[in-house]
Amino acid sequence: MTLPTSQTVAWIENPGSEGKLVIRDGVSIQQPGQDEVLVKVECSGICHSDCRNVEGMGKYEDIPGHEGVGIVVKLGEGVSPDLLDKRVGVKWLWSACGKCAACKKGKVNHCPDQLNTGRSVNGTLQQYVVAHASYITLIPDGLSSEVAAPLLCAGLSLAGAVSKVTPEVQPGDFIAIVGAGGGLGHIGVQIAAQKGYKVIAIDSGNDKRALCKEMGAVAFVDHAIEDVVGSVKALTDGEGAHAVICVAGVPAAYYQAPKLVRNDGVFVCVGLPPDDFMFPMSPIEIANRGLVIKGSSTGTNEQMDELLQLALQGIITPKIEVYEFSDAPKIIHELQRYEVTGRKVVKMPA
Ligand SMILES: NC(=O)c1ccc[n+]([C@@H]2O[C@H](COP(=O)([O-])OP(=O)(O)OC[C@H]3O[C@@H](n4cnc5c(N)ncnc54)[C@H](O)[C@@H]3O)[C@@H](O)[C@H]2O)c1
Ligand SMILES: [Zn+2]
Ligand SMILES: [Zn+2]
Repeated sequence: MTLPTSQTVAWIENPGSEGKLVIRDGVSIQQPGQDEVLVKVECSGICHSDCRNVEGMGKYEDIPGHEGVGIVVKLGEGVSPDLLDKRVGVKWLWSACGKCAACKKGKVNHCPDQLNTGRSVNGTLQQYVVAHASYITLIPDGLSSEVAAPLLCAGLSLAGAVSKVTPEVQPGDFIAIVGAGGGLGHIGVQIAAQKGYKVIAIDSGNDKRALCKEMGAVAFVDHAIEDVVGSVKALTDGEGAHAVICVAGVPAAYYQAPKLVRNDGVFVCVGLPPDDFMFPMSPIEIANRGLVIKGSSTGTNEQMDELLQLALQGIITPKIEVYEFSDAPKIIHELQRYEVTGRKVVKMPA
């Protein structure tokens, strides 16, 4: 197959408070190096972390996107020929060192020397993306690319986060998910409910309420119109949830969410607030209440494979809406205003 030399991409202009995503034609296609492949992207989910790139938080590349599904069209040196023509997922974890303590335990998602798609290298909101051959994910036949896309970051991140509530919290216990109606949250509700936890979903609006209930939440609390702390306490015999997973990357959510967890419970940080925001809790309170505070970033390769199999069996069913690639800038604005229910996925131009 003869490949083109230039392509259409989504490009970040003026990253920062004036930053915006623009569709740009005629951008050159990168070539795969040693141990790398070139993937022709079919579709990509758009994650709230892509908004961080646009807003200039952290150090990012020009092209965001890290929920891409496509076909391997070219191999770099040292890559097995078996990968050619395979349908694969390109995830946030572009590569890990393979040598550190976290990597040796299989916890590649917490490798200190990892590279990230859309952060350290250009991302999946382009027609052709270069990926590391060892860190792409084979997409099982029978699972559509559009459904697989949000599993690669949103789904995997909540598979990782829900796994972090153990060993302290057990099936039958309450998990409150803050930001439950968005991309990550709604899949998290389903994963946690499938594992037997009683999920209290916290978000706002009737669409998100309906989606969280459909995903298996036992209750929904609307943070825009209800007393969140009082409602969660009332649902949990006055104690608070056994675990809280804070998915909303919003300071207001991080101020409120620790009040929802019972003493001796687990708090998992997932949502990414502005870079200068610090966890707003006194060590004295953490000590006195015996809280277990954990962090979670994406998930392991095993969790990825397990999640894809659950989706193939129809047990995990992300709610997606599919749009044209030219809609990507609009979707970024909608995410910035917290208007997206579930996940929006864009199809790349052929
Ligand atoms: N740690 C990780 O593994 C990881 C991975 C991917 C994304 N992220 C981060 O997770 C966050 C969520 O990403 P997403 O793509 O699901 O975003 P999203 O915009 O789809 O969902 C966020 C949800 O939070 C809700 N929300 C906002 N303020 C709230 C509040 N005060 N209380 C309760 N809910 C509130 C919004 O209504 C929205 O539904 C972002 O900060 C993103 O950068 C973290
Ligand atoms: Zn993401
Ligand atoms: Zn490592």
